[in-house]
Amino acid sequence: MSLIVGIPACCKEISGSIQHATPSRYGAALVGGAGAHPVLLPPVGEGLVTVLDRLDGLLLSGSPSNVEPRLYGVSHSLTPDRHDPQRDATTLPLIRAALARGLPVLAICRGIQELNVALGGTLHQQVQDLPGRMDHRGGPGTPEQRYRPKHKVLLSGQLALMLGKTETMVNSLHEQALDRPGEGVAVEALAEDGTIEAVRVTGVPGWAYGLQWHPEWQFAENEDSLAIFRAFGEACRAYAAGWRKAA
Ligand SMILES: N[C@@H](CCC(=O)NCCCC(=O)O)C(=O)O
Repeated sequence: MSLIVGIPACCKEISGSIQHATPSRYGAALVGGAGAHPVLLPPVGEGLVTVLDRLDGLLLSGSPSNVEPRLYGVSHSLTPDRHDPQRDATTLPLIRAALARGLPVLAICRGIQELNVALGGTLHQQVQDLPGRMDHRGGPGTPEQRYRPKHKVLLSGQLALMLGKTETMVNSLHEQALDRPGEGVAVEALAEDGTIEAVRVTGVPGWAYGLQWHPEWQFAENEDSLAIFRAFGEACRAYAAGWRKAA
């Protein structure tokens, strides 16, 4: 059974023109880790929810852009030059529709932030400026340096069972983080400074996790990443078997 997983793209200017793009590593992790075929979803707005009928899963990728604070009730943005309104207008309704139908959702970095906002939660805009918090940004350097394991996270709930452990090391490339969890959002990993690092969505029919770190980065060399993408692939396969049987 061929699995199709949608990845909503970012809207960004490349070489002087507006393009729809996402880093290639997300698709590679779907192919190699989840056994699924990726399809890029152009951020064309709420109407895109219609493609969910053709998908077996949804992966929300990371991005240097930030969810606009007005979408979680905050009027002032601390990063007005780093927004992607087309992506926000597409992903938030897409997430709600996907969760409602039980489509498996894996949300990574910006993705966990979109997931939380879509469910009525809020974000910290500059987590490193909060008292007692670490600097979770990737910093300068080569990609290998920026995506190296950075700090410990304490795992709980279903995620701890999935990974077979209660703590692990993760990479970290984010200036924002979850503040108040949204409806049904259960925290399943915390950094030692209290930053939310992973969530599972409860009260929905399907498999739905958000991770603040990047399991897609060199996924084949990391046992946690392999477990996450394999579990996502199994969830997509079970979902596909169900709706195709009904079709
Ligand atoms: N912009 C958000 C989410 C950060 C994120 O998705 N980072 C991955 C890509 C970053 C990069 O490769 O430079 C935040 O900063 O919290």
